[in-house]
Amino acid sequence: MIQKFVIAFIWSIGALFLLWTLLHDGIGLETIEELLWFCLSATTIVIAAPQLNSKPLFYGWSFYCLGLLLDVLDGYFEFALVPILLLDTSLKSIGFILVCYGMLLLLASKKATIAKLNLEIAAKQQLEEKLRYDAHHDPLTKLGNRKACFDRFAQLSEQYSWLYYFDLDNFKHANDEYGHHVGDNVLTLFANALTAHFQHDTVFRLGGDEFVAFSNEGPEQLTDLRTNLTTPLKQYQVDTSIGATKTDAKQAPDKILCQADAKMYRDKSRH
Ligand SMILES: Nc1nc2c(ncn2[C@@H]2O[C@H](COP(=O)(O)OP(=O)(O)OP(=O)(O)O)[C@@H](O)[C@H]2O)c(=O)[nH]1
Repeated sequence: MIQKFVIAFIWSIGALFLLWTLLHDGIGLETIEELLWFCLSATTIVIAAPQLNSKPLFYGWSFYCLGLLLDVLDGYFEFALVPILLLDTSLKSIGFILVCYGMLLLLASKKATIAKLNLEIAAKQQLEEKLRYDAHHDPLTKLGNRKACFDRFAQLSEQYSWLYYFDLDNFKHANDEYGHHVGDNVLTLFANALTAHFQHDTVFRLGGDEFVAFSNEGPEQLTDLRTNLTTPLKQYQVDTSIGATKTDAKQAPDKILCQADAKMYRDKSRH
């Protein structure tokens, strides 16, 4: 409301000056042009003022308007008023410098805001990455977890022709006899043995002491594989049972896992 009132006031004053110009000879077109620039510039600052939260920009713009007003006035006074003559150019120049300075400050503050936003985006991306990693990995062994295994099952079944299912033997005893931390260490040692033998991204911990791995190597040398994987676990009297089954990308993961699990149980009864 106040804004509209001020704008109306500016243009009324402008209209009065224009009327004066038309009624009195001797005032040139140049003054009318200056009057127009003053009215336009003053109107713009009145409209923009509520959004301007930069003081240099506001004062610079105001000084510039004041300079324009003095420009107008010196065309209407027949005798040269020294302060007006001196001030109009100076005010316009000071206004211009202040506007430039205000713009510079504004750009600098925007730059800082953009840098801060970039940091926040990077932190958010890192957090998302960590959440994604946590959702697909076992925190103890760092292997892919059950979800990761099921997510990649079809793709790995196309790439590899065998699925191996491992379940540790006597693991509960190791836990009870040596403590949970040693049990954790046994799981980590076994996971490391698996990733040393198979490719890291084909090995998963399904949960507890159960693991799976995809491979193109057939189960002909199962005894050697068992010896290779369990050598680091011998000190804790832990062994592993193994079930191997052919992969089939067209079958549901549960079905293939069930087959491998059944073979693993057959192997467990070897003792
Ligand atoms: N230390 C440790 N123990 C675990 C973890 N997850 C499961 N367990 C334990 O692993 C044990 C698995 O028990 P069982 O499947 O009977 O183990 P087992 O003695 O090898 O018996 P079989 O599998 O029948 O040969 C349980 O006692 C669980 O509490 C783990 O992350 N860390």
